[in-house]
Amino acid sequence: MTDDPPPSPSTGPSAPLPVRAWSGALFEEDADNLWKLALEGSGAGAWDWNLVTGEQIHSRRWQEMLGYEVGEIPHTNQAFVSRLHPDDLARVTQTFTAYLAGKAEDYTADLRLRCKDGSWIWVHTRGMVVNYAEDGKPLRMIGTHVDITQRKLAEATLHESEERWKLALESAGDGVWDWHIQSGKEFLSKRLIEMYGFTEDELRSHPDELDNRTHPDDLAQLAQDRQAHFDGLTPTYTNEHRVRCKDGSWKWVLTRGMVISRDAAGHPLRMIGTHTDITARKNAEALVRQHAYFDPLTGLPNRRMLRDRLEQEIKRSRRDNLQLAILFIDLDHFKAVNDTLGHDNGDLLLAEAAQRLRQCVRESDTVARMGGDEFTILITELTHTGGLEPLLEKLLQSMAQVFQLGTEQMFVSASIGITLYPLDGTEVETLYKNADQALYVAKGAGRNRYSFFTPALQEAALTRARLATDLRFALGAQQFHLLYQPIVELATGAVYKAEALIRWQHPERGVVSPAAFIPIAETSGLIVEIGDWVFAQAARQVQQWRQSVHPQFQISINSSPVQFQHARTQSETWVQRLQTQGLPGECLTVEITEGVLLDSNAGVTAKLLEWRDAGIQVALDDFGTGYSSLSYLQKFDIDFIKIDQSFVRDLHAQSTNFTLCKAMVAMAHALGLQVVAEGVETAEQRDLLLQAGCDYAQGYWFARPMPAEALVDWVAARA
Ligand SMILES: Nc1nc2c(ncn2[C@@H]2O[C@@H]3COP(=O)(O)O[C@H]4[C@@H](O)[C@H](n5cnc6c(=O)[nH]c(N)nc65)O[C@@H]4COP(=O)(O)O[C@H]3[C@H]2O)c(=O)[nH]1
Repeated sequence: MTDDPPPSPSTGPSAPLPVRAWSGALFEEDADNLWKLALEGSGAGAWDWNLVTGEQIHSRRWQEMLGYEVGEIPHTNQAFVSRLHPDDLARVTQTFTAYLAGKAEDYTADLRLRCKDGSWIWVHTRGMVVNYAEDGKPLRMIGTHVDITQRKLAEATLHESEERWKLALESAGDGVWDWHIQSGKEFLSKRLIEMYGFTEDELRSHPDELDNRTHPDDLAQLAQDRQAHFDGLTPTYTNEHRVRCKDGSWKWVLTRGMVISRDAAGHPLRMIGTHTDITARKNAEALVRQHAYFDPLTGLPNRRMLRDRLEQEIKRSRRDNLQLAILFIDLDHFKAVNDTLGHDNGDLLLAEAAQRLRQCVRESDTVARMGGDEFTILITELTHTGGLEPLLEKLLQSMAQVFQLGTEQMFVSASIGITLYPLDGTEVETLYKNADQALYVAKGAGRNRYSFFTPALQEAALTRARLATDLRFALGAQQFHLLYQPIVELATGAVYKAEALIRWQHPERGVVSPAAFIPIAETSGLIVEIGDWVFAQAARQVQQWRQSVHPQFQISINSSPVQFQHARTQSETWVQRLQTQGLPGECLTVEITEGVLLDSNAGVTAKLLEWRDAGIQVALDDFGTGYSSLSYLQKFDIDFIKIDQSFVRDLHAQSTNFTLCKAMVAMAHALGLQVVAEGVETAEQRDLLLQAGCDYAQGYWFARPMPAEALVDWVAARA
């Protein structure tokens, strides 16, 4: 490389090659060294260097590469060194020295040489020592020069364009990675490194740096997506995953990449891609998902999420031959909590109830809130359904515990309807319907209990469905009529009140009891029309009886809570209709149930006030069976309470029922209300009620409900 004798190699290539000592002959003249000619013929430039004297012969091609005529360049190593680009000198010297020192197998270097016209060409030189002295000192080196200017230019252009697009990607906020798959190197751009809170010197150029920081839950999908692209199944590689930042937090990134070179066998060699920070989007998505799939009040899955889970569980249970239980749960009398303690306390109770339900079941089971006070539990992986009872008992007990709501204490209970997959059904809709029917039965049976779906329930539900269809035509077909049960004034035996009770003369089924069809009419909304019809009939009847039986005759009509919710049930209409008929409000009593008051809203209160102003009286039916709150009696203008039949049935002088009846009467009288007892079937019951101070009574002992014509005679016969 220099004019000084080159340093002795500490270890030279072990076996001397069979080449003569330096000949000093020009390539084209050296007939003994045919290889020189061969090299020249290959299109590469060649050199032959005497390491002892520094003489160096350059082939014709070598000289022409630099734009010289043959013979213009002196045959010295110095002629080469003086044309070497100053920026390459140190590197080439180092490579050469390393070779001679035995640290490299061969001497190769890319270097720039100055041409005759002052321009630079890139040359790839490769050489080797071909002759050593006895003491191992290198004597002669030969080598080639290949013009690689075009390749270098292309590389520079590529590098430049790579730099340009990397820069462009980075300026768009993305981090860039460049993975040289076979060498196992991955270059990470500054922006990418900083994206995760690191500085450039903190991350190595290795794929592990990112892979090791990828969230374990995301690794499998990432590997799958990457492999799909490697295998040519996808035109680009995209994947969303989480990467752990330096501070331990997780960042969601969208990575997009592409293999940009493959080997002859199609194996990927290099892949380039980006990381886009999508944490904000993912957080927004999570928030939306939370709202779409979870109930904000309790944090439980909502109806939609439950459906998804149930569909998944059905598939899994079908595959693994397992059973599922679906529990529909309703809180009993929850409305009363909202009404008496306010909605904030109602919310507290729901949240607490949700927590209690969750605590009763396994982690793998789903507790969902369907809305209001309705919850659903999905019990999975049931091996035998017989084992459900302890859980059901636990749920009921847990719900029946006192709820501490701030300073207030509240008791509610729960009703549960259960259906089983696949025993009762295999479709979501069927299972929901079954659980609903079972819940209906549990509630109907007195609440605070559970009920399993049975085919009989299905049968009953079918009958209900058929009745619902028939009911639509019943009014138009004049299939309804009213019976009247006299209400007797206990102290005097006088009769100037009667309760109107509806009957449905079904063309095939005969007389259908109101207990069977009123709930159906309520569900379908038909109760509103039916209620109006009852009102009209009763109003016409009372008008007659005020003339023929008693001038103060009064008829009680039953009303359903649904009539109060319905916009068409305008109190003015009834009041106005009475006025049109010239009837005072006092001729009617409307019997309401506690449910109306429990669900009360401004509309209910307004209607009750309207009736009071018009003189229509209000009786609270089935008193003693429900919530029986004194506050209701005070809050709303109630005229009568009707003691439920269940208290009258076992009425004896020593019975608790007698004590209760006396208490109810005393309480009602204290509030200025009158009392009607229902279901009086014996003289003893009548006497005890009289003794208790009860004002009125009705029941089979006096008379069964009867047609209007019969009532006139019945009253006349008593007189
Ligand atoms: N065991 C026994 N039962 C007696 C005795 N005295 C009367 N009853 C029955 O007890 C029920 C009293 O009516 P309710 O409690 O208002 O209960 C009524 C009421 O809630 C509802 N209902 C009847 N008519 C109408 C109506 O026009 N509209 C609405 N919304 N509901 C009605 O259907 C329920 C059942 O009516 P009904 O079958 O007519 O049954 C009536 C009546 O026939 C007795 O001494 N012993």
